Amino acid sequence: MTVLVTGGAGYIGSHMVYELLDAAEDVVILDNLSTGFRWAIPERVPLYEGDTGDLELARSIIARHEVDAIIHFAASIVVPDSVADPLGYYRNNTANSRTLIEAAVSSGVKHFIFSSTAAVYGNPKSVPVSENATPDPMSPYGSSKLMTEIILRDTAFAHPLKYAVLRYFNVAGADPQMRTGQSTPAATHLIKVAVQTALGMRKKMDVFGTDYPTPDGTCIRDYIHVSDLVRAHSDALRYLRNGGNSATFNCGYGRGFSVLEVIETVKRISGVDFRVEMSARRPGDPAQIVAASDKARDTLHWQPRYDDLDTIVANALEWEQKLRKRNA
Ligand SMILES: NC(=O)c1ccc[n+]([C@@H]2O[C@H](COP(=O)([O-])OP(=O)(O)OC[C@H]3O[C@@H](n4cnc5c(N)ncnc54)[C@H](O)[C@@H]3O)[C@@H](O)[C@H]2O)c1
Ligand SMILES: O=c1ccn([C@@H]2O[C@H](COP(=O)(O)OP(=O)(O)O[C@H]3O[C@H](CO)[C@@H](O)[C@H](O)[C@H]3O)[C@@H](O)[C@H]2O)c(=O)[nH]1
Repeated sequence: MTVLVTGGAGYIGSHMVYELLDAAEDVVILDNLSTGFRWAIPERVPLYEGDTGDLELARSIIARHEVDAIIHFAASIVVPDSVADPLGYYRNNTANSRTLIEAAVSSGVKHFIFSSTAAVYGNPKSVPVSENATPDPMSPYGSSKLMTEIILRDTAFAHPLKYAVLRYFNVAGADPQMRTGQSTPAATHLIKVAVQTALGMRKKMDVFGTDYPTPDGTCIRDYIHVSDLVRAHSDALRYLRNGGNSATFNCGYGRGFSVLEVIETVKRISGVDFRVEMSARRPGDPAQIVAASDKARDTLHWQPRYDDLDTIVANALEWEQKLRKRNA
């Protein structure tokens, strides 16, 4: 039994590869290296440099490695880019996922885990938001992921494929053993940007919007440590292999932090009082989004180990320092 990880050379996918290797699973990776890195994964893991939209390639990997489960991370992930290039996002996130699902079904793969996103909820009417809330994405990125969720649901109804859809909230931090981390140079994520500013890699950073209906006026998000996130995938894999039914799970801790709280934490942990400017709202940002996470805890027996913003920031900071030395 081998697990095929698409997007395994990317930020979250590379953490998944290490998590699977730590559990003595056989792993194979399909990644086109558009945003991922060969060096992010150990050399002993087979990497097929190719596209999830290549049906024959996916089929041949599945056959050659006797793949029983696919964990599908490969995607385009920048929300504003999806607004500028919706067709590109629907191709990569929806059409290519459809092809991969076809490869899975036609090759007899029984288990499929899909990286979805809290962006499918849009601006939720109430928080914490549960999996039963009606999805209402605010961007082509969110819509492209929701469409794949629907393709999976309908396919699993017609074929012997069981899936787990995992809707990630705000993923941050790095492997506590520092084997991998978030390495995309132009990342836009808050914790990465704040850490880079603390390290002097940016002169200053902006707070996008201070007039939201939240206690300090800045947006609230549920930040989940990447190692806890990939552990939820292992739990989902075990659940599916044990005969669990197809289901959708939020992946967040159920606790929100404002942008200002995150920045204060980065300043405290780094010991650097870097420059922060109050700026206009960034289009498309929901004011507040926090996960109801009971379903993953109850059904998958998911037990987070790093539910602590200080730890997330400390790991992100340590990784950024390591990355800077590596790229120097
Ligand atoms: N980072 C977050 O906060 C976050 C939040 C919610 C959901 N997600 C989802 O998690 C998944 C992984 O995100 P990430 O942050 O690791 O991004 P990433 O850009 O670091 O990783 C994506 C990987 O997929 C590869 N890839 C992209 N398109 C491909 C294709 N067509 N064929 C083969 N490989 C392809 C890239 O080269 C890269 O290695 C994505 O599906 C994303 O939508 C991420
Ligand atoms: O320099 C910055 C960067 C971000 N923010 C704010 O920080 C918050 C978090 O932003 P960011 O880290 O970019 O994450 P989100 O926009 O919440 O989106 C992330 O989390 C979503 C799930 O909630 C995923 O779907 C997306 O892929 C992922 O980028 C938002 O209010 C931003 O406006 C700033 O104020 N300044």
